[in-house]
Parts: sequence; C-alpha cells; structure tokens
Amino acid sequence: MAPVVVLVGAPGCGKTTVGQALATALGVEFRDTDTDIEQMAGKPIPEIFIDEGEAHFRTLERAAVAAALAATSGVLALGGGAVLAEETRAALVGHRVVHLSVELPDAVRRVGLGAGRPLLAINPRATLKHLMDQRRPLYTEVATATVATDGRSPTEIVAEIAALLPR
Ligand SMILES: Nc1ncnc2c1ncn2[C@@H]1O[C@H](COP(=O)(O)OP(=O)(O)O)[C@@H](O)[C@H]1O
Ligand SMILES: O=C(O)C1=C[C@@H](OP(=O)(O)O)[C@@H](O)[C@H](O)C1
Ligand SMILES: [Mg+2]
Repeated sequence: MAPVVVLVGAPGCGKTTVGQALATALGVEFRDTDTDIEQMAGKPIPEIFIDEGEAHFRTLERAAVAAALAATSGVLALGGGAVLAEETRAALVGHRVVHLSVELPDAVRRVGLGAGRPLLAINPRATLKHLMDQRRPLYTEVATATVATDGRSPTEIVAEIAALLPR
C-alpha cells in the first residue's frame, strides 16, 4: 500500500488544509503524521516539545512517517520538519511527493498567531525564514512535483494536485 500523494512543505504552506480537502475530493482517507504523533504520545505537539523536547518529537515523527507510508493509500500530510531526517527522505523515494511551496509573506500570514507550532512561538517571522532557508533544498530533493500556493485558494491548489494524479 502507498499513499496516492504525500504533501511536504514549510509550516503554513497548507499541507493539513489542502491535504484534507484533496482527500475529500478524491474520496480517500486523509492522514496527517502530526495527528498520529499526538495519538502515539497521548498529548498535543506543544506538550511533547515542553515535556520531552524536539529530539524526542523527531524520533516519534520518524516512526510516524514510516508507519503512515506503509499503512495508507490515501492522502498523507507530513509535518514541516519531517524531511530533516535522512531516514525519512530515503523512505520517500519512489512515492509521489508534492511540495507545496510558499514564500515568507504568505507563510507568516497563515501561521499568524495560531497556536500549536512550538518552534514558531517566539519571533515567528525570523524563525520561519531560517527554517525555510534551511529546508528548501530538502523539500526540492524529495519532491516529484512542486505546486505554488502563494495568493491561491485551497480549492485551486487541490485542483492542481488532482490533475497530477493518475485517474
Ligand atoms: N492557500 C491558502 N490560502 C490561505 N490560507 C491558507 C491556505 N492554505 C492554508 N491556509 C491557512 O493557513 C493556516 C495553516 O495551514 P495548514 O494547513 O495548517 O498548514 P501546514 O499544515 O502546512 O502547516 C490555516 O489557518 C489554514 O486555514
Ligand atoms: O516545521 C516543523 O518543524 C514543525 C511543523 C509542524 O507541522 P506543520 O508543518 O503542519 O505546521 C509540526 O510537525 C511541529 O510543530 C514541527
Ligand atoms: Mg500541518
């Protein structure tokens, strides 16, 4: 079993929102590794960062991605930092992986004051810029296609991804 598509990209690019809408449009399961991690840990992501730290979160994330890749034939959204793990980048080889690209202004606006992203709790604009600069090459490395999201609605983005999929 393999996901019909895996979504990667920076926080705020819309993996969770677009992924859910795409799965609904296709009539398939939607899976988000952040949700799987919260279920595994029995607590929300910010609490995992506070109680056990980022390294522990990344360990759970590597396991969650490996499990989800093997267990879903639907749409799979990863967390924005999942591609930091070499093991995860290797596991993505052979899958259809769409990079939802976003530039800093839209990413900052979308992430806004939203809670639930502990890495962006302080100085979100500078932190996002740093994360995006660091990760852009990794998103490009794992992606089989890139879909730009700046200034576009989730509906438009869903249609563009759907057009990339086999019918
Ligand atoms: N194309 C878009 N245009 C405007 N807002 C968006 C778009 N995609 C997502 N959003 C909004 O941005 C926020 C972050 O989206 P989310 O799907 O959680 O991103 P990710 O999972 O990639 O971090 C949410 O409030 C969502 O409603
Ligand atoms: O960029 C990151 O390192 C993270 C992104 C989050 O997911 P989204 O990209 O869905 O916001 C979540 O996995 C966690 O807060 C860490
Ligand atoms: Mg998400």
